[in-house]
Amino acid sequence: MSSTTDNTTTDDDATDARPRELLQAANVKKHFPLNEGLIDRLLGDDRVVRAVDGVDLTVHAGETVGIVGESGSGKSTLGRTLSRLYEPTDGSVVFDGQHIETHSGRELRPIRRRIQYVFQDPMSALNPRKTVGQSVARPLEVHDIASGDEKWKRVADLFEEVGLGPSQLDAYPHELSGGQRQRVGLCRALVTEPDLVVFDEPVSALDVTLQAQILNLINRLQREFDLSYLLISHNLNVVRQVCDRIAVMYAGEIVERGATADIFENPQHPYTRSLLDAIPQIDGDGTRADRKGLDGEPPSATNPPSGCRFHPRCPEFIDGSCPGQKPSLQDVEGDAGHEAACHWLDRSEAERAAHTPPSTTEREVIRSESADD
Ligand SMILES: Nc1ncnc2c1ncn2[C@@H]1O[C@H](COP(=O)(O)OP(=O)(O)OP(=O)(O)O)[C@@H](O)[C@H]1O
Repeated sequence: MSSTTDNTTTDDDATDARPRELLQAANVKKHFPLNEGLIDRLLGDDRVVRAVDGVDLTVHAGETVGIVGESGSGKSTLGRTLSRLYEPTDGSVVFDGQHIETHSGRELRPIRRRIQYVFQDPMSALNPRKTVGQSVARPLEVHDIASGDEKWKRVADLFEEVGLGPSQLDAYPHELSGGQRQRVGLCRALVTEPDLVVFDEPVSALDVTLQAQILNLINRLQREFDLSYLLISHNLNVVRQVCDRIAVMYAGEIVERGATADIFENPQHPYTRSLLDAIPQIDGDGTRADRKGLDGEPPSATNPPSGCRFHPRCPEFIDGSCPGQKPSLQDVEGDAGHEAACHWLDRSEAERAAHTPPSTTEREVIRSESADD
């Protein structure tokens, strides 16, 4: 976690001490055609998968922002769109003061160097027929950064930095363990001296001991190389360890965001609370305690529920407003920079106390009605 970042800094809080905004996304959407076949197009099937559907997000210089949410909530698509591996369908992406949402070809080259994406499976970014040293060195040639001895010196220094030995420069990806490959993935991302690194589930394929080692390494590298991070994970324990701020995604939208401590200690959105309730806990006797997960399945990304997209699964469902109106992100009183999109934020204490949450059967009915829409 960045030692220089003020966790309480908000997007609206303009002070001189405020860190520089490195990346700003406004109303970013990424929709995929549901069917790309010629016949579907001829039949006029123009339905889309709303993978990311109107996201605003800022990453300040030196901070780590976490994106969490269930599988299919749009985390990876958001990360790829903000790093311009995907072109957004709509919205703006400003990187270091420059609009990059419509950049292509030559214009994107310097951006590719400055924003790096680390995939969950580092093998996917490594050529199985090249040694890992060659794969890490390649971006130095592509971006005309270094060649010859200088190139190999940079690669060897980075290997040492992440705890890999010189002999591993000549190894092929399949000869390395999962942890070593993830370290090579880090070298490949850092070799171009980027400003922003997007990590997509960086440790989910590793066992718990290795996870801790890689997360410590990621933290140390951030301080040493003055990096900003966007970290995508479905594992809240991981984001808690490394992130300054967290954005919670549900069905392509951000439903809550704030400083890490505020999200964990004062969650406002029922979805966030359900995610936190589902974190596996270790009991006093060392056994794993079963936690309550979320009811129901994530909604269709093609035809998301009306109003609040979480309403069919929400334990706090309020008839009328939840399916009827989309809640917008609003400030959570008392927590700087903490926002949530939930109709409950508009309700008084008395209304909250008088509310009877829907029963399990009623929630099943709400879900089936929403699926029929
Ligand atoms: N290239 C694509 N074409 C069509 N649909 C896609 C594509 N990529 C993602 N999607 C869909 O977009 C939605 C969001 O997917 P995404 O992978 O971004 O979610 P995620 O939160 O990262 O999930 P996971 O944790 O499982 O990776 C899903 O419904 C997914 O099926």
